[in-house]
Amino acid sequence: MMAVEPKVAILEAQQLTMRFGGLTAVNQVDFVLEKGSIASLIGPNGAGKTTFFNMLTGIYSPSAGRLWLYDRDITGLKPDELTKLGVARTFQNIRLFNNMTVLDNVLVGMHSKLKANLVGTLLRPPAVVQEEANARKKALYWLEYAGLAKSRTFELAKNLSYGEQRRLEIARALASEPQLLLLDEPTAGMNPKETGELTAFMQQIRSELQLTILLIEHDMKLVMGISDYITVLANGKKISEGTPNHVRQDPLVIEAYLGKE
Ligand SMILES: Nc1ncnc2c1ncn2[C@@H]1O[C@H](COP(=O)(O)OP(=O)(O)OP(=O)(O)O)[C@@H](O)[C@H]1O
Repeated sequence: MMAVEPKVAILEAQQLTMRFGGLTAVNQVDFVLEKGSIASLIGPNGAGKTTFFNMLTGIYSPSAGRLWLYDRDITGLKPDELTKLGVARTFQNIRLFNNMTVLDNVLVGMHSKLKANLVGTLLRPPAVVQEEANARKKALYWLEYAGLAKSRTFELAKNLSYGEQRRLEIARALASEPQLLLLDEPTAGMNPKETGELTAFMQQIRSELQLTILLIEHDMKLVMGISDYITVLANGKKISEGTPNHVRQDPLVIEAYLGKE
């Protein structure tokens, strides 16, 4: 008989809330993300998806509610603290250092894991030189892993195609050796071929790296095809969750997308 793996929650939100003045962008959302899953967050424009991501990654400190990474309370931690704990993300509007090389963009993303401090960086004792060499080797590894051609290593980020920039963002996130990867609209602006390749890549990294992936995505075909679990937000509230089949047929979801007749 096959052993059944017990389900483990890697991330949990309890009554998570974000207010901006009088507007409640995310309203008392309970959320559980199963370790090893690919899950999606969907909902109409302005539903609160990016705000939810911004709380998970420490960009915003929640107005109310709590966040847990395994059994550790991570509510209100800063982005670099969360990176160290294994949470990495990409952004809806690609955030690369345009005038830095491809390689340097990845190295910058790794700095929170490096031990060398400013003095060490200036005096460059052998241990620091060794650490830098290791970091560079790792960065090159992740660039290749994410499918960026070797010939692009010293190109400026701004000279990459859109699809390559998305891959560079993912390489940078992977170089921080995350357990949880949050992707905010990773296929926005991609053509169908690039979207198909990225979908396959997400499945590959989940199985090879034992990553858990949470997506915000508007491409419903992709979402329905790749997700183990989907959470639907509308006007800041969770209105539905479950398997793609469940969510697809939920009248509340259909109404939120199509509007009341
Ligand atoms: N920093 C902010 N200050 C004030 N209001 C904000 C801020 N960030 C988001 N909002 C508002 O919160 C609501 C949710 O926005 P959010 O960007 O999270 O939605 P979304 O679901 O990601 O939308 P989209 O699919 O269009 O990206 C919107 O009404 C937005 O205008």
